[in-house]
Amino acid sequence: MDARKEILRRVFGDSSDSEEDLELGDGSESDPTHSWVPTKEIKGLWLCRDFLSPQNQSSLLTTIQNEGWFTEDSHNQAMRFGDLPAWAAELSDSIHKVLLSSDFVSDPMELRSSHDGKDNISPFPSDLLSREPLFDQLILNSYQPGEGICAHVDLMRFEDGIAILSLESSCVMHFSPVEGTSRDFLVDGDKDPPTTKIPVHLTPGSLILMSGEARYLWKHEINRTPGFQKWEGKELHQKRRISITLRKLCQVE
Ligand SMILES: O=C(O)CCC(=O)C(=O)O
Ligand SMILES: [Fe+2]
Repeated sequence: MDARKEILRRVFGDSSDSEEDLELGDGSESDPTHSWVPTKEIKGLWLCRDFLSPQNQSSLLTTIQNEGWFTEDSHNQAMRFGDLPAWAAELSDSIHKVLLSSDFVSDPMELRSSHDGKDNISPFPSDLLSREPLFDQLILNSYQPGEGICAHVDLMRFEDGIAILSLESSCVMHFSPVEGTSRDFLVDGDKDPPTTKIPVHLTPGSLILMSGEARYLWKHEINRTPGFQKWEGKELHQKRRISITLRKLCQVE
């Protein structure tokens, strides 16, 4: 078995000697196992709760562990640019395939016309889906209980279209409009702007996709200070959380 297949086997399980066998689907037909939910308040933010099965999550975690990146609690971030490790390239391919095989873009012909009005109902606009590669930058973050990330918009050196996979611990990510943008219409005269935060529950194995307004006009943050991680009225139990963010670097002219 060659090295790439061996890595795929480790990440996606024993039955995955060939790409056709990946549980994530081969992109050739509509895939009913992945359901994509748009966030009603935020255009361009989509959530797929069941992107990786529990088995695939633990295989992926083992692979990450084998990279030796988070062997100590003080190690909390790893980045790769350009050539991604084989398992990350495979994850990127899987996202691509799942998106192509979803009902939103079941006909690849639709991908060629980017301004056909269908972009609103697809988790990723067609112009992003046709770029090669879909992602070429990887960042892994490891958060101990209580640790999170401050409100930010991802740097402009990255193109539109960002994917974040969550592993190990559930969390609530909050989105707030960037001040001074057209998003301000969300804030009526009675409310203070900072209170407009949209919570999104990220469970292990879930994937979010951000594009357009969600990527440029909304900040995202994770505040894991006790008291801030509430979902449906209950404080979430915190463990270590690992996230995998995939992005595409802007081309330098
Ligand atoms: O850990 C996460 O889910 C978010 C990471 C993030 O927003 C970033 O690295 O820019
Ligand atoms: Fe971010």
